[in-house]
Amino acid sequence: MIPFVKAHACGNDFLILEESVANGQHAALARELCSRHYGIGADGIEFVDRRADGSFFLRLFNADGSEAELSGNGTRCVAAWIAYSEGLKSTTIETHGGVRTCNVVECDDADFLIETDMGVPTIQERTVDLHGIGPVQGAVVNVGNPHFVLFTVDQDFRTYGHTWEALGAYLCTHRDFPGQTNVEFVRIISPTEIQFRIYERGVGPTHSSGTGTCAAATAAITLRNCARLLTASSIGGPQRIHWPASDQPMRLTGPARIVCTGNAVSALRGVSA
Ligand SMILES: N[C@@H](CCC[C@H](N)C(=O)O)C(=O)O
Repeated sequence: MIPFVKAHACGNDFLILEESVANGQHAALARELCSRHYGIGADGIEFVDRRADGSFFLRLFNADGSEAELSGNGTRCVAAWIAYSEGLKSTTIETHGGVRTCNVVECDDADFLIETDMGVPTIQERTVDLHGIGPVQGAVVNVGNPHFVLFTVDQDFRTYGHTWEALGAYLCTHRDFPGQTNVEFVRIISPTEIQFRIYERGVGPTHSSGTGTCAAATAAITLRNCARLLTASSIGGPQRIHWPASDQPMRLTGPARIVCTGNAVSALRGVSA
């Protein structure tokens, strides 16, 4: 049996497993347990490695088994679990995408509001040539993991004659992004409010993304003159961004909820607690 925790942040859902149960089978476990029909169902698994000195290292595997550098929402879910189960209100977590510090702002039983230092994002405008569509203008943003951000004025986030889901799938696996990319479609509502949709690498269309929120905000602030304190909403709800200056870390504040704990039965050999 594999003990797990399920948590979500704005509907971007994660399983949290101890690194010690994985036995090197992280990718296969992610594919098995994240399956919506044959598993527990989640966008990814956060494997928590507890080090001897009390620090944490997180490895994130997407639902398709690919490993990502980090997740903003997933890291927040893990911080919520550590606060819920161990009472720690401030947690510093290392990931392959950098160190992230999470501070609990509010909590009510299993519901948390958490602010995370998301590091300093980088942005570069980029045109991608899509076969049959033509040049698509956007920006490459790195928030510890890779994103391609496009702007749209359409209510349904359609652009270049396609739905965001279809264009997201094209762009995610385009040859210009050999390691694939997350894709955000952003609408500017006002200087302090943006809306976006996320096509996540290794997952597909989903309800929210923490790094996606940061990437969308980075593009809106840098390229559309939005305010440095803004609200970014996706299908799963709003998150708050504060980016004091371009060379300073971006801060992301959003909810996380512990959904349940349980024991999974895996068909994989050698995987158990
Ligand atoms: N939803 C996450 C991002 C998860 C990683 C992403 N799929 C990738 O492969 O980079 C978030 O909240 O940041």
